[in-house]
Amino acid sequence: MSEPRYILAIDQGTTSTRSIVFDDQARVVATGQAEFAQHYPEDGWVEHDPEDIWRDTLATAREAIAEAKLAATDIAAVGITNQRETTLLWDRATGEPIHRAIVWQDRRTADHCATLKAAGHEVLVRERTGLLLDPYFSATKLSWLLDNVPDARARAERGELAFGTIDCFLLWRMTGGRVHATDATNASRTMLFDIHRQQWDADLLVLFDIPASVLPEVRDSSSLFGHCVPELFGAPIPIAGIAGDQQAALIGQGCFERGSAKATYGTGCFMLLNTGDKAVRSENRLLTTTAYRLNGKAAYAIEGSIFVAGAAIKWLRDGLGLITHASQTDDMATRVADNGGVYMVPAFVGLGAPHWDAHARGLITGLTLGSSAAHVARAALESVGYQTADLVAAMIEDGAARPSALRVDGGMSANDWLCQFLADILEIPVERPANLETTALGAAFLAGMAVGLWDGPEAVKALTRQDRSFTPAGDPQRRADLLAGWRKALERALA
Ligand SMILES: Nc1ncnc2c1ncn2[C@@H]1O[C@H](COP(=O)(O)OP(=O)(O)O)[C@@H](O)[C@H]1O
Ligand SMILES: O=P(O)(O)OC[C@H](O)CO
Repeated sequence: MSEPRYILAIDQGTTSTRSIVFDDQARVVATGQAEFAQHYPEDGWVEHDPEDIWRDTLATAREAIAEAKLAATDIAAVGITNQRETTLLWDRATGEPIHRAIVWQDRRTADHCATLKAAGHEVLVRERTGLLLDPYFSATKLSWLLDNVPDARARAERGELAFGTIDCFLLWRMTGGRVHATDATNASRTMLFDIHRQQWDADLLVLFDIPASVLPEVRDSSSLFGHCVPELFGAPIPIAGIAGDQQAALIGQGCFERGSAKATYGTGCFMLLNTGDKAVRSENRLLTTTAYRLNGKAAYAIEGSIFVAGAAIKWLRDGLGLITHASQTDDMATRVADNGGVYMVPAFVGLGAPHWDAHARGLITGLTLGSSAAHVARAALESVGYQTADLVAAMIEDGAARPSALRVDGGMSANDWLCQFLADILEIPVERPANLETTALGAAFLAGMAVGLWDGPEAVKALTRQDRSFTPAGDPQRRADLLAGWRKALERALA
């Protein structure tokens, strides 16, 4: 029998679950996808039903294997990538979660965070975890579960409960409750993990009142985590790669060198810049995080997020009725010679990094009777470029190396005009891969490296293919003028 040469990647995201089978040349062979329900039990609360997630994981994985016309024995390994920070607590004996998952977007612990911040604890959190003391991360969500689900704390103290992010829960279920582990990238987003020493932090466990008994073991992102119980797919396929979705995209884009960077443009944008073995500390409220951990060695990244990227284009369509399809913005932006002095600051939900202004609100400035729908569309696309430029400037100010190129992915990266504008405004080449499924590909790379399908980072990097590279053009004065115009508009939007 020949060696299995395919990898199954599971990408469990915030709104959908995808399973993709890749061949040994990193080509997509088959895909299964399912969207699942979002629960908003109260204002600012967001929950997922873990049984939906488990059901869709199995169904999409089986669908992808069947569509690829493969047997489980053809799959060399499974890789898992996931929405990060989302928090679960389950019963070790039954595998039943004691509550729905609290999603990363959930703000119910804002007061808890504010209290800890007021007491001066943010310094410790920043130093150990590289994060901000914010409800975004798992720690206060976990302590909420312990304090609000009847009996939870007592049961946790007795060692009956297990905590995990989505990767960890899926691993537990796939191994039939045999393995309680996560990888270093996911652990880095819990606000309980010391990213420098790469271990759970005793002081933070005290600060957030978390019993150590609930914690999973933390392993390298590319390593043998366990085997699927054979009943799931028909063979005990090894689970050999795990990473949070933004880190997985970094890996899927082949960003293994210091100074390499990726930005994913979907609803919002997550940008990660690889800083190598140096954990760069941000003075601009960017996040420092583990990019991946291979052979016991952690690589770090500095991360910035923009809340509104593609959502601005969606608003042109659904809010203004200016377009019927997002891709029309490409032609509209091309049609006008310049932005005609029109700027959009898409602060619909405040502004993220590096401005961090929750009360900022959106605006369009510079309108004249000569302004057209095309100018507004162009201003929306340009705003994504300016926000990215602000992130890159903050990263460099923090001492990170200037990115050698920006690798883009996500739905919005299909827009050629935007990619060229990004190259011009950042003054760095923008590269778009042929396969935009970089997140799943990153999980596949991690799994494939662990089982010897691929030799290591150099080998997987050689498998990434570019669709197009956008070279910076345009004159420096024009760029300076555009950035000055953006800054003026930005100042008006800040609260
Ligand atoms: N050609 C395009 N030009 C501009 N924006 C686009 C284009 N195609 C998609 N988008 C935007 O990208 C977003 C969808 O990207 P996707 O990666 O699927 O997002 P998410 O994973 O966050 O749901 C939408 O907000 C849409 O408006
Ligand atoms: O599931 P996504 O793609 O929205 O990503 C969510 C991020 O991991 C949150 O930190």
